[in-house]
Amino acid sequence: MTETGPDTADREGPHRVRVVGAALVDDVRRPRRLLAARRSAPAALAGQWEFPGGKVEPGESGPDALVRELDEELGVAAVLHEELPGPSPEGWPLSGTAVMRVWIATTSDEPAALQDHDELRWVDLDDPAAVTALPWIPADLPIVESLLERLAALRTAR
Ligand SMILES: Nc1nc2c([nH]c(=O)n2[C@H]2C[C@H](O)[C@@H](COP(=O)(O)OP(=O)(O)OP(=O)(O)O)O2)c(=O)[nH]1
Repeated sequence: MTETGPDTADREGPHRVRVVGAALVDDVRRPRRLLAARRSAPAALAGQWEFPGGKVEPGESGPDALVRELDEELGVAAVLHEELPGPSPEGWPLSGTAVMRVWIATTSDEPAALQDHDELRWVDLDDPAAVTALPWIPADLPIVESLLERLAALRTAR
């Protein structure tokens, strides 16, 4: 494949893989805990922590994809609140060719590690250093930092 071939266009053009992730919190008005999920697969990502979610399917909106993924992966009916704005309208760059949009979300159901994860952990937002110290997928770290700031603002806003 040459540099101007279709593979390059797929990487750089509008065909980037669209991923959606949820910052599930216990209470959107006064968030105290955030759900982190540890990946069980593929091998390259196993053991790393992430926001539950996944790829947007063709013809699907980001919010619809996220609600579907949270049902499949965690068995919860989620409510999406505000989006955590990324550096571009497509969201946050991930490694390789993917870009992720992230929404702050809540659920009244109890999440279970049904698919893709081997551990779920409600991390305490009173200890942000412990949250960032988790071995997140490296691309998620700027997202976690921004999220912690936004959640701290929500806690003091009302
Ligand atoms: N869900 C999720 N994926 C992330 C995060 N950070 C990050 O780099 N990724 C990457 C990992 C994967 O390469 C990709 C998401 O793919 P996925 O495997 O979760 O998607 P999916 O559930 O739709 O799975 P599949 O149908 O492709 O098997 O984005 C994150 O915080 N959450």
